[in-house]
Amino acid sequence: MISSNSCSFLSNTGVGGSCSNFSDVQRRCSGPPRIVCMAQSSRSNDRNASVAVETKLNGINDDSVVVDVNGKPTVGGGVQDSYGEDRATEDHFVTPWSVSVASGYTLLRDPHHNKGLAFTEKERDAHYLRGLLPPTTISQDTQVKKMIRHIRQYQVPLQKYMAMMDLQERNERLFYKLLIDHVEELLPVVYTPTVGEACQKYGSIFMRPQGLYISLKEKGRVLEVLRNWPQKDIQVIVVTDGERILGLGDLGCQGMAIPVGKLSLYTALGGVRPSACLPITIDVGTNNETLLNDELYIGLKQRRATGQEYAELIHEFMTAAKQNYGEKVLIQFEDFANHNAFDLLEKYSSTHLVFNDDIQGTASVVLAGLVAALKVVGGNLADHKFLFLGAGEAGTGIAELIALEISKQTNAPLEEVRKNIWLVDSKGLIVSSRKESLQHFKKPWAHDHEPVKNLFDAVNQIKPTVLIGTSGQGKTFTKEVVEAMATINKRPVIFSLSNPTSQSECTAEEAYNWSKGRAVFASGSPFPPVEYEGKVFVPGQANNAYIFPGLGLGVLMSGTIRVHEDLLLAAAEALAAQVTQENFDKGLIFPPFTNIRKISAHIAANVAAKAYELGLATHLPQPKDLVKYAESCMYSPLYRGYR
Ligand SMILES: NC(=O)C1=CN([C@@H]2O[C@H](COP(=O)(O)OP(=O)(O)OC[C@H]3O[C@@H](n4cnc5c(N)ncnc54)[C@H](OP(=O)(O)O)[C@@H]3O)[C@@H](O)[C@H]2O)C=CC1
Ligand SMILES: CC(=O)C(=O)O
Ligand SMILES: [Mg+2]
Repeated sequence: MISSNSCSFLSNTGVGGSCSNFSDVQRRCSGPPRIVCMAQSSRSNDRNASVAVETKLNGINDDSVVVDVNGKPTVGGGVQDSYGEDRATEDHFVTPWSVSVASGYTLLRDPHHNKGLAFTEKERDAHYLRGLLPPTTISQDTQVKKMIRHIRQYQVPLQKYMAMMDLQERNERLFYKLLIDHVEELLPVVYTPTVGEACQKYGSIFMRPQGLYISLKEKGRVLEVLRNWPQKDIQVIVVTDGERILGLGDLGCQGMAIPVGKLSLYTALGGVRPSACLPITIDVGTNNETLLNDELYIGLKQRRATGQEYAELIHEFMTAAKQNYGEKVLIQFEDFANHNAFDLLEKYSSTHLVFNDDIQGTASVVLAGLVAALKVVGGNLADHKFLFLGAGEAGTGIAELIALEISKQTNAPLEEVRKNIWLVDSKGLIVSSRKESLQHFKKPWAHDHEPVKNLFDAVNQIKPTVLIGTSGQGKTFTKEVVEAMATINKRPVIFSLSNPTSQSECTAEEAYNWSKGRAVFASGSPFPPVEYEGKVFVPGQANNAYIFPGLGLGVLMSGTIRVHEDLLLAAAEALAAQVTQENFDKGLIFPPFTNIRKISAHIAANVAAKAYELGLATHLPQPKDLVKYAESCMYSPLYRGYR
């Protein structure tokens, strides 16, 4: 059987390209075609027919073996239901799909396979590249050196960001090698704070689509949209609706840079292969007037859909994602506004493998930081009193995980433990007299106390040992607030978690100066080291980027089917254990990002171990050495040799 029109192929020499018929394949290949392709037809009279090109597999002498897109043979020409096609109804259209193999000019423009000047002489001959590249050949390491010099020459962070995105579009492996080798330097470029500016200006800097856009226009057709994405074997989706982008508010469709950035960290920091990652922005409109009036705005120019219309689109997406990618696709909710985030997490956590990074990932990273900080400030978690500025996703998410951990450690009921944790929102301290009017996620934190209007008064009345900023409002930890913390505590713990840098509750310099070098400080976006009275303090970065890549890897490698809160505790425990005495000596309560892949492997292993213990893991039997196993599962950005 042979497909009639065009088909793409791979020869046993790895030479590929498009051909119009089988003799063309034979002419261009020195041996029998090695891998065959399956194309799906969407002809109206034959909608569900799959056209399979059959030929011999290398080493498999069976004319009837067909290979699906994942390379798994299906004996006797049976079509694996790789795309959920059999599950789609007759009303669904299917995407005409084929595997293609690039060579020559096309190969140089294929970011997954392009190696630029690192193509060897042999590869240049075998893949029709002669003359398309200048004659010199350089190694990937030299390319990394060249690229980092190139990035460093830009003074403006957004220009560095655009240069990185350009590289990702040109040569994916080089992008990841560069990011991994220079992670401390480049994280602030591809992630917070620069990614915030990229979202704000996404309309002007947008070049090529980097993820899937699902807008209200696609309602009723979401499954089709998912099928348009070229990669089929998706394991992680990061999805946003753009309503609460960092601390920058509603950026609508331009929030796309966030899922793109988060997923590049899944790969660089957690080793999940890039082709398994899918960034998605769900566009239900925006309430941002500036964007609505901007001719360069890339999203739907309408106010946000809410209620049933919103819920239906999200539900269609959640259903289609599971249908298309299976039960074990990990869906990470990112930067939704809190009036949707908590409800979505609750609604889908029993039916899908879902995780909210802002509520759960942030909680896990902060718990890790606090556990590590105890080595500096002393005592157990239960001995401390916590005050938050900001009672939204991050604030209440962290508060809940701290309470859970203390409750487990002390066997005290959660309601009791919560009494040591206080939150301030835009209206002041959350107290019982406000309970009726509070959003549901704030209610557990409404303790008996007289109303307190501002943070300074709350600090003086509650007398916390730990102050955590999750307000999205910059400069709210004023000099008097930090001084009050330093008066109450010998070593005040102060975390300014809001992103990007402009929204940080205080800077590292302010925290160290105003506390006279006594603060144990960490921030959501990075700050440079600070010298205070001859001593250099290196501020840590309390950012969920420490957690989600390792947690995700742990979940994927163990085939875990649900994200349980104990997995968040396991991730926090593993991260805290990675802080060394040398780190503490510099004032750090998080390990540096330089070793993040090793850290992620430990987090993944601890998460997977907990998942096996809870019976949530499905990849059986459990590997003996989970750290080694995690390392062995990690994507390496090194170039592969081509036949
Ligand atoms: N470091 C990290 O890893 C992470 C950092 N973040 C950052 O945390 C910030 C908040 O995110 P998130 O919790 O999701 O946002 P939410 O919108 O869910 O919560 C914000 C909270 O801050 C309160 N708030 C706003 N203004 C003030 C003010 N002037 N004084 C006191 N409280 C105020 C709000 O009060 P009200 O409820 O009354 O409106 C609300 O309770 C963002 O900047 C985000 O970037 C988030 C996740 C991870
Ligand atoms: C870090 C992150 O997830 C946020 O600021 O929203
Ligand atoms: Mg976020």
